[in-house]
Amino acid sequence: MILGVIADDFTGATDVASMLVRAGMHTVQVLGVPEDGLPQADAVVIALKTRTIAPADAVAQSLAALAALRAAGSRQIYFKYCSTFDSTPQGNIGPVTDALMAALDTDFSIACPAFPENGRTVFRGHLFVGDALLSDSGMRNHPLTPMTDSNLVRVLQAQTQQAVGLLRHDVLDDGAPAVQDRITQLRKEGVKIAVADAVSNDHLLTLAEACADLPLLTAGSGVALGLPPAYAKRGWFTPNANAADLDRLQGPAAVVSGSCSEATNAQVAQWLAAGRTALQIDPLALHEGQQTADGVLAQAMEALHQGPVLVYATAAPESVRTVQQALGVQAAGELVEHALAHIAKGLVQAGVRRLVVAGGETSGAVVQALGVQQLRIGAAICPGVPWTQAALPGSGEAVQLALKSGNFGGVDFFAEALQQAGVAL
Ligand SMILES: Nc1ncnc2c1ncn2[C@@H]1O[C@H](COP(=O)(O)OP(=O)(O)OP(=O)(O)O)[C@@H](O)[C@H]1O
Ligand SMILES: O=C(O)[C@@H](O)C(=O)CO
Repeated sequence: MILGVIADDFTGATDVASMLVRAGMHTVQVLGVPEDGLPQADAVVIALKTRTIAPADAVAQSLAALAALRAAGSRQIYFKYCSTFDSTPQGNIGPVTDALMAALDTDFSIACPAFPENGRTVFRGHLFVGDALLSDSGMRNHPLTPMTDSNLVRVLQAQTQQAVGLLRHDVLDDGAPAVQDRITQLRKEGVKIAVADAVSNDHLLTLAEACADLPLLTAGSGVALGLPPAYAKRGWFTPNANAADLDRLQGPAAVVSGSCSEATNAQVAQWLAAGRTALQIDPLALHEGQQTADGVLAQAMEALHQGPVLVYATAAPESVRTVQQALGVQAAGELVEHALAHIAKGLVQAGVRRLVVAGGETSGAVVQALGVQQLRIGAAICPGVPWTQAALPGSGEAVQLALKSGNFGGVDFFAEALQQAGVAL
């Protein structure tokens, strides 16, 4: 194994895996730390769910993942977090980085959430989402990790005792040797973690080339884009043109959506506008027993005879607020997640072999319900979202899953994903 990745959430793990596969690395994603060892691959991504849990717990889980990756011989470790640097003043980006650096006995790492293809750029240490500073983007209202400061040096410094510095864009413009010189200088100045600018894929390629020998990288998925060429240059592996190949599966297809992000709302609206079959989950009706997950599942199974069906709880912010006020934020989330996971499992039992899932929490719930342990990563549908393939427990039959982060994908994402998997619409 060349690269071992520790990802702090589920769809974020598939995002970084997709970057590696795209550049020719055979990559497998595992869900949590497997008891019976890691699979063979150029890169293994361990998907954790540590973004918003207590820092001590996030540290313990990340160190367990590190131990597994090191035992499997991984040459470099990558801590993957969100491209919007989702965290609180307590963490968990800082505490996990500190713990990984200590365990790896290294005194320097970088921090770079940039993902220019999805509009996330870092300039002079400030994170932009499209044309807006992070603090002016929708992330300022995030329920768990509101991001109200765009200065990442300041944000990260609040989470760590180690000195945080800046690796600026003009150094990146000068190429990898200049970046390495600057890192040497930063180290002399006592900087332990450098927030790295990147406003283009070229910057990411330079950064990866300059940092491919560091024991630890911390980043969004963008930096991973540059690692396979950097490893290939060092003679560590040969890019494989077939790294993204998955089987061609037959059988019905479906979409399950529990994300309420702006992007997913637009994607659901587009599916409806195209006159495609859709069934809506109403959380209040579900709570009161007027709607049941089994009832919706039966309707969905019937609809599958006509073609792909979308089952969605996706709703506009006002409607989500009403539900949350009535049921409580956590209870509402869990009610919907359980219902969607139950429906997704039922659909797969009924023969669905290509399933699109929208939302990180929703994806976690669905994959858990399916009992899937490991995902082979295939071709990207859009930046950050690949098709993946898993074996169903028991039968070992293959099923393909596309797990979409809430904010990713264009308006026609669902149809594009299904068509890419060979589904006729
Ligand atoms: N109509 C609704 N009312 C209240 N809660 C809902 C509704 N629909 C979905 N939810 C809940 O909202 C949460 C959405 O989180 P999820 O992580 O799946 O999507 P996301 O936040 O858009 O994605 P990501 O984490 O990838 O950015 C889930 O807990 C889901 O159950
Ligand atoms: O980096 C991103 O934006 C995504 O992979 C993610 O982590 C969303 O939760």
